[in-house]
Amino acid sequence: MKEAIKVNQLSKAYNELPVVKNVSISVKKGTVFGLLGANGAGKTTTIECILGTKKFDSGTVSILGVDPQKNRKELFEKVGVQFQEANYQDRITVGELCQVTQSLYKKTAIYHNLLKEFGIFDKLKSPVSTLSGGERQRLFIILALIPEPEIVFLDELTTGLDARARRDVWKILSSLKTKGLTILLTSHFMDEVEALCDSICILKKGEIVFYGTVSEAIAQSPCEKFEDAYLWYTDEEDKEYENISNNA
Ligand SMILES: Nc1ncnc2c1ncn2[C@@H]1O[C@H](COP(=O)(O)OP(=O)(O)OP(=O)(O)O)[C@@H](O)[C@H]1O
Repeated sequence: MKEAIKVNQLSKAYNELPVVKNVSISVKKGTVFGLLGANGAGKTTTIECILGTKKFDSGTVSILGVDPQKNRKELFEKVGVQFQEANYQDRITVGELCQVTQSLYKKTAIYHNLLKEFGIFDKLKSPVSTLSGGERQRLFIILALIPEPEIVFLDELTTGLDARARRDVWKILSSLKTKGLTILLTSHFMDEVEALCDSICILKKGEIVFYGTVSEAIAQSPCEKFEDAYLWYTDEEDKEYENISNNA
């Protein structure tokens, strides 16, 4: 199986403070890769460096065999990105925003179908600014999928979605994966990671503390459940105990 994303020894500092340290990852085509870690662990910075939207200090990155900083145009049609905050006109409607996005690409998905699949077709004529947080989140996933990308980057995939919507998103992504889509996602929900990810990497203060599959993460920890193992790797559990005892 070929590699869709290859990152080698990536490092990045802000004002000389390192936030991504020698991160190496490899994502095979048609698989789902989860980049995990606590708030501030360096996930978004890593994604921005991979996409070439942020300069990094050292290391190499290739997406579909090319350097994203040098071949931005070539990758534009093949890579979808879910933005947390998108810039759009105040009064623009859902349908108009989808249309504008569609006009940027040569080959596109039928956005009416995506809006239906994601359960927000009834919002077609609503201004984006009136959508609820979860509806907007779904719209941003749709915008990332409009170019029918080969790879999609989804940062905080289902943050703000209710339980039903989360399950629906998982189902849609799983079916896109079977059609060959490669997905790199970040998530704070370990049930989601278990349901979707073929492999994962856990970052702690910018460093990889675990790399492998969910089952390997459990096996290499003293825990039985993945969420406990994740907390064990990131030491969040210790902090939680500290807080509980401090509050006692
Ligand atoms: N532009 C910036 N200038 C300075 N420091 C920054 C900048 N952007 C991010 N940081 C810092 O870099 C670290 C990593 O941030 P990043 O956003 O990559 O983390 P994250 O893992 O995506 O977190 P979260 O789960 O909260 O989204 C944090 O300590 C953050 O405060």
